[in-house]
Amino acid sequence: MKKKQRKELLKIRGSLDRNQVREKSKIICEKILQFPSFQKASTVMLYLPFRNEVDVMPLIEHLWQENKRVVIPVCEPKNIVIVPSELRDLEEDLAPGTWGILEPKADKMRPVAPEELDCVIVPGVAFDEACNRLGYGGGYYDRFLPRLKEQTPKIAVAFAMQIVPSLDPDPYDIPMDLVVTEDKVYSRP
Ligand SMILES: Nc1nc2c(c(=O)[nH]1)N(C=O)[C@@H](CNc1ccc(C(=O)N[C@@H](CCC(=O)O)C(=O)O)cc1)CN2
Ligand SMILES: Nc1ncnc2c1ncn2[C@@H]1O[C@H](COP(=O)(O)OP(=O)(O)OP(=O)(O)O)[C@@H](O)[C@H]1O
Repeated sequence: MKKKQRKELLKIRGSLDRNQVREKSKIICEKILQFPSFQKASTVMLYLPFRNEVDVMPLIEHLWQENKRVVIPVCEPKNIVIVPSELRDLEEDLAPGTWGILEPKADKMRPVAPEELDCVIVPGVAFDEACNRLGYGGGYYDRFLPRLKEQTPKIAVAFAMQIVPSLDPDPYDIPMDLVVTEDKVYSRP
């Protein structure tokens, strides 16, 4: 069920061209910059976009300009955990890792405890209007999100085409606080 939905949604998202991804991503980032929960945060976890994910690079640049800490998820496939690591320099710190997603080189790992994160921007394959999330199926975020402080906002970003009528969440699925698309912002009911 999840598998089929994932494949279908990835295909739909894959149909966007570069310009569409860039234009829609720009609108999404502009919305996020207005959120008090984002503005107040001094340590923010985002992700380095791959395939046709929402491009959040403008947010990374913005955070650095404000002297805030940018943290990215690093996968440890061996034990299916995400290690949050502070990113300081796009050129110096990174190299392609698992699945071709950029990751810090070994000597550029700067682990940050999940409790230190003030805001987390979450990627995903599909979301529903109740802010449930479908990921790539690795279970990485499902295991990571419960380690955040309860009050840390989880803000998902997606294109409008990634919103489905309903996902049937598993007991371990943690809903997002907000899902932001180029057309609309959904809040957790
Ligand atoms: N940009 C970005 N970084 C991220 C994530 C993400 O969703 N986006 N993650 C979010 O978790 C973690 C990486 N998780 C991933 C898990 C699976 C696949 C993947 O490509 N899986 C295969 C199928 C694997 C299988 O056999 O089940 C595929 O889709 O082809 C990619 C990333 C951490 N970093
Ligand atoms: N909190 C958890 N503890 C233990 N196992 C989990 C947990 N969350 C998910 N899993 C397992 O991980 C696998 C993937 O889960 P699921 O299909 O929900 O991933 P996803 O949310 O799509 O992916 P991701 O979180 O990586 O983006 C499933 O086999 C599930 O049983």
